[in-house]
Amino acid sequence: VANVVVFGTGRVGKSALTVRFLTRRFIGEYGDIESIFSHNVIVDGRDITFNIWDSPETSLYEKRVQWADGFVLVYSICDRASFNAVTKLIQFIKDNLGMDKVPIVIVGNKKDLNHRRTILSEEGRLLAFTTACQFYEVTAAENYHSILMVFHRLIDRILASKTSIKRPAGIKGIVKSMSAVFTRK
Ligand SMILES: Nc1nc2c(ncn2[C@@H]2O[C@H](COP(=O)(O)OP(=O)(O)OP(=O)(O)O)[C@@H](O)[C@H]2O)c(=O)[nH]1
Repeated sequence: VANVVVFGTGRVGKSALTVRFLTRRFIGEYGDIESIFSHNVIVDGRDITFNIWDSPETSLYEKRVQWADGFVLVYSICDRASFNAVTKLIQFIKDNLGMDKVPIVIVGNKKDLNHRRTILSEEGRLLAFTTACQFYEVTAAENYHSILMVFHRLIDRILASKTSIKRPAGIKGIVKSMSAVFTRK
């Protein structure tokens, strides 16, 4: 099972992206729905259940960060504020999860609106490079394949991070696992 949170400011195409992945379809308007979707895919012969939490930007940030195994952070290539928000989100996630290797894919959406572009591809790529995240530019409105790539890349990272958890834990990790033991019912 992989829990995935899709974050981003309003109207960048979070729902479009999620629905595209789940159904292969594009639906123009979705409204402000708060939803968790479940979806099964086979990756490298393994049956993976994706739980995807897609919701309006402001709600339950901390709760969702704790719940997630990985993140899709979406901005619109025509919206500078949405890009700045992704930068802040990365910091927020890393502050909260207290580790470097959080599986995160940064997605610049609305690539079809290239004539209105205000964020260069290079800026997205540089952000990803400096924060050790993955990066894609996509058009949720048109392209299923690239959206599939986003989620597959994320699942690869999640599976890799889950199998490497047994590394020597460091003091933070030890405190965490001890408190997990003591709070278990
Ligand atoms: N041109 C273009 N429009 C898109 C694309 N993806 C989404 N849109 C449009 O952008 C608007 C917002 O899409 P949503 O998927 O509702 O965005 P959201 O991020 O879930 O929005 P909130 O629910 O408000 O947070 C809609 O009018 C979509 O039709 C895209 O790839 N290209």
